[in-house]
Amino acid sequence: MDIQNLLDDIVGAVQPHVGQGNVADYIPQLGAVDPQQFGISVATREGEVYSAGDAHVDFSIQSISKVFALALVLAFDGDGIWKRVFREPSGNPFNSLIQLESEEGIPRNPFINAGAIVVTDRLLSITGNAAHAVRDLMRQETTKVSIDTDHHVAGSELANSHRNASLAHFLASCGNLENPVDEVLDSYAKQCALAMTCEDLALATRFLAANGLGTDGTLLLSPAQTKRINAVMLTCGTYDAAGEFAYRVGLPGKSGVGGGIVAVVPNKCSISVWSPGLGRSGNSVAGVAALDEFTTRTGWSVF
Ligand SMILES: NC(=O)CC[C@H](N)C(=O)O
Repeated sequence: MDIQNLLDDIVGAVQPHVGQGNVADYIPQLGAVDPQQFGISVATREGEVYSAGDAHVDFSIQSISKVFALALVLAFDGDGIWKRVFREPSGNPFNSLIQLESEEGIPRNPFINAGAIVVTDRLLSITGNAAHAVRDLMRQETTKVSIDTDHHVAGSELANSHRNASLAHFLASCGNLENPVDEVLDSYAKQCALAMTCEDLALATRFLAANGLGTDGTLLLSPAQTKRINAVMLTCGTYDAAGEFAYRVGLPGKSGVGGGIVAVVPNKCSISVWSPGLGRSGNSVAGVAALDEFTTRTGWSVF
C-alpha cells in the first residue's frame, strides 16, 4: 500500500467537499477560520508518518481532547469514572441538555459535553490541572513541546459558554462534580482549545492503534482499556451522526467543532483529518468524506 500516494489522491478527491457545511461560529474565534483548508495525516503503528494537504496547519482540536482526557482518567483511576458517566450513544446533539435531567445527572457518554465535563472534573481532582495533563500527554506522544492552548480560543469559548455552564451547574446540583463549576469549565475550555496539526494528532492518537503502547514504549493504557476507548469512540465519538459515521467510515473516530477528526485502525494506524466546514451534527464534511475514501480504498476498517 502506497499510503503517500493515496493521501495525495484523497486531497484531490475531497476538493468538492472542502468549504461545504458551516464553520462553528458559536465560539467566535472558530468562526474566523478560513473554511477552504483540508489536511490529512496517517501515523502507522511502526512509526511512519504520511501527510498531505494542510496537514501542518494548527487548528483547534476541541472535542478531540475528550478522548485524551478519558484515556488519562482511565490510566490514573481505573473504572471508577463509569459510576459517573454512562457509555451509550445519546442520539442527541453534543451540547444537548435534555437527557441530563431525565437521567438524573449521569451523562450518556464521555464524549458529549456533559460527559466530558465530568471526565475533566475527575482529571482536575487527580492532577490539579486537567488542561495541562492533556497538553502534556500530547507533547509526550508527539515529542513536540511547543503544543499549547490557544488562549484566544479558550477565552472566546468561556465568554460564550452559557450552555456548558448550564450543563455543569446541573451536574453539580446532582452531586456529580467534585470541583467548583468555574474551575471545571476553565479546564475544559483550555483542553478543547489546544492548537495542533493533523500530523500532531495522528501521532498523539497512535497509542489507540497500538494496544495502548505510547511513543516512548511505555504502556499508556492496557490493551483492554484501549479496546474499550475505541469502542466508545465508535458508538459515541461523532454524536448523533455516529451511526452514519460507522456506515461510511467503519472506524472508531472522534470529531471536534474545529473541523478535526481522528480515527483508529486497530493494530495498523491512526488517521487525522481536518477541514473546518461542519455538517449538521458538528462533524467536518470534507473530513468524513476523506475518511470514507480512505477506508473504502484501503479496505482498512473494523468491519
Ligand atoms: N463538539 C465539540 O467539539 C464541542 C467542543 C466545544 N468546546 C464545546 O464545548 O462546545
